[in-house]
Amino acid sequence: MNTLRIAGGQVLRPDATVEDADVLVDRDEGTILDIGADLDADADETLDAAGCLVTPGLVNAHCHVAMTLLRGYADDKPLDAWLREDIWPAEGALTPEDVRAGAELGLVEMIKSGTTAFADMYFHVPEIAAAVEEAGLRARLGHGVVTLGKDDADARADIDESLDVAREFDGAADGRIRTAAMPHSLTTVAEEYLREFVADAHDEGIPVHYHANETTDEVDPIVDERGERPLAYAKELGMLTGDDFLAHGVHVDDAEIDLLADAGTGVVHCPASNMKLASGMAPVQKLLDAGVTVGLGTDGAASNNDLDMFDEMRDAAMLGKLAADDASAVAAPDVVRMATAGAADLAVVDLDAPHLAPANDLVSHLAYAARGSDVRHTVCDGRVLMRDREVLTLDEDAAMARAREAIASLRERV
Ligand SMILES: CSC[C@H]1O[C@@H](n2cnc3c(O)ncnc32)[C@H](O)[C@@H]1O
Ligand SMILES: [Zn+2]
Repeated sequence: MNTLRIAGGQVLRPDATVEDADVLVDRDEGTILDIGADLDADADETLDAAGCLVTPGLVNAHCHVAMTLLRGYADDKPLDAWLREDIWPAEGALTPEDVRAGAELGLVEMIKSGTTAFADMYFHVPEIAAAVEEAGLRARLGHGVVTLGKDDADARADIDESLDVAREFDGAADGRIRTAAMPHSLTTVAEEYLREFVADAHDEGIPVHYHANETTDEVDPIVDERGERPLAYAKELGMLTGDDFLAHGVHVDDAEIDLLADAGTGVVHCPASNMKLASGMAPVQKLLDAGVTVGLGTDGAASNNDLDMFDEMRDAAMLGKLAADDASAVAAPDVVRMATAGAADLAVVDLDAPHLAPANDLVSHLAYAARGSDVRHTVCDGRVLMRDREVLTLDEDAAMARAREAIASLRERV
């Protein structure tokens, strides 16, 4: 058997307890064989974890990874103006090569900050899949559909592309890539298309991921035109099932929270994006209390402006308390669970830093004090993606250079 030993550190258990232990990984299967004292000194490869905390890899459950190219391109505007005035015109000029460059830069950033799995909605998905294959992470990828402003033929072509991408790439990269059908939102895809798109996806067992209830500007027109809340509309369209997951869920009322809990639909909370675009404060503690599965996402780097899930944990805890007007809401173990639940991989966090001393409570440190740059090693599917802060699967300098070139050329075109 081909094994990897992570030796001499402390290990965060799923029940949020911490113990001194080694971790032994089957490199072929990508599974954890054992956690305990003094494991197999003859392992094929050893990572030193002395003074470190071994945690599950972080899961970024809503992202647009290639938007690293647009980091700092347009800031300090609300969602609608930001998308229409700046982001969509720029995205209209992005080539497949640009998206590949942005994706590689984002993947380097993720690996460096301990993220091992992410969900992504964008276009030119084959380029993103190729970058994920090379980088070694896990991803759930989808082509985002917008029908607003398109004629019928173009709208249908966009939907067909989303379904084709979901079929073609599911199981790619040795099973590390899974897919979803991704209508952009309940307002940017017209009802007639949503109804068919979602039914076709579900008929083939493809889950659906979309933005919902992000801003009042998005919620109010649905309520005005239909006389019902957005998630009641989503339920009618068949978009609230246990396999589906939506991003944001900022402006949800109690009845909508019950709909989510009853359906088992997941919500990806994106606190940094919600604060930056002034979208609002999601009622995360209420969602948790109702039994809704809540994950964490960065959204794109243009509305965040980084892909650091440690930032996201801290933001989620802080904003969750403010939203609930309760300092005990969205506590450290809650955000660590949101960022790591279901993770199959590992991040090794170096605790030897002034901002992490003294080690009173390591779960608290993960949620409130650690930074992406504290990650020393990243392991996904049994493979070491970063060792001693050196990314092994992608060329970090080349990724930065390509992204700089891509944005310089884009600026000339737009
Ligand atoms: C059609 S591909 C995905 C699409 O989503 C845009 N986007 C980025 N961030 C957000 C957000 O917070 N809400 C809604 N849409 C967003 C991205 O720029 C792409 O155009
Ligand atoms: Zn988004």
